[in-house]
Amino acid sequence: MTVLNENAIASPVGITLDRYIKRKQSEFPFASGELSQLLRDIALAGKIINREVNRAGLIDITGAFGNQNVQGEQQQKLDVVANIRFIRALKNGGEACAIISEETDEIILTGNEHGKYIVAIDPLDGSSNIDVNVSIGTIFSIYRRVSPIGEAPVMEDFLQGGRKQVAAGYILYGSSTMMVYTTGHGVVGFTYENSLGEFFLSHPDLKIPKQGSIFSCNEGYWYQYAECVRLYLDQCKRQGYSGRYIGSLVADFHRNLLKGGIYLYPALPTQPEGKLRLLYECYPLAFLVEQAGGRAINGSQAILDVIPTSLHQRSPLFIGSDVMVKEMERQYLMENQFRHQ
Ligand SMILES: O=P(O)(O)OC[C@H]1O[C@](O)(COP(=O)(O)O)[C@@H](O)[C@@H]1O
Ligand SMILES: [Mg+2]
Ligand SMILES: [Mg+2]
Repeated sequence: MTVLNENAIASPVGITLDRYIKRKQSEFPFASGELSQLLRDIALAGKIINREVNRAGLIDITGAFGNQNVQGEQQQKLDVVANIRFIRALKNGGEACAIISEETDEIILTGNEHGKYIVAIDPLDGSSNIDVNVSIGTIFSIYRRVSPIGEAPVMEDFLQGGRKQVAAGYILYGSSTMMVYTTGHGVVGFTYENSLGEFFLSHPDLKIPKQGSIFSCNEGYWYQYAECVRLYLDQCKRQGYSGRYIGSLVADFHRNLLKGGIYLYPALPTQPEGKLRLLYECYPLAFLVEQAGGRAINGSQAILDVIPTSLHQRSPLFIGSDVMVKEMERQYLMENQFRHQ
């Protein structure tokens, strides 16, 4: 008699993102179902962008778009496509009343004035890796609006500060596509099953190791780094740590989240405020890392405590394993304390 070995049947285990969100809805802030729906809309946008990323080389959406974004950076065609896809999904979804995006100067009004949520997105992170088939991602951050429902959203809706985020996460288009998010109750990760078109729970409770042995930064800037950053990196090297830098923040962050490590993008003389954007790169990843037991600072201050003053504000970022970030912080404070004496 043939015995059917259930383990030999290749099928995704676990539960779908949809079902998971439904089960957890009572834990969500305000728990009325709208945030659940918004997360599902974001997952849908992620599936669509995943499809575009996968076939980009076949349908002529690789390469430069020819415009600069608000940051003065060259937009890639796929940046523009991802931006359009994301905004469209959120407009159709109805839960977000306004969006800010790396690719658009001004606040984007969705027309859903009764929507209770505000979304900040980096539709495609890691632009320099788009054309070379290396992991890229989408980063998102969600707030509950402070302006009255039914009226036009205002700037203050976006400048609430990192601690006011109600959810944040990313979608990584890597060797597999994953959605990782937090609603303030730990961090969960879902892996996309292409043939079924569903995200399945694969990482139910992500915790970053307290200590790691990976440092991730662009060492091409070595001679521009502040002394404390060079001292810290020297220390990492003397301890035999590995240098790993993909050049896509989402992918570098994801690896360090799973394995332990530190990601550094300090201020440079050429970029005195740092390169990364506070609202849609630093805040969401800082929320995730704190929920996973790690730490994120701008040098002297927790990223989530930095007070925002403008939509596309930049910030230095040191993020990852608690012990590593604290050591970097110690060196930073020592250098800056002496400078002020
Ligand atoms: O090329 P650099 O200076 O090392 O910068 C890399 C960093 O810039 C970014 O690409 C910025 O993001 P965008 O691609 O969304 O502009 C990060 O993903 C990455 O960590
Ligand atoms: Mg980015
Ligand atoms: Mg981007």
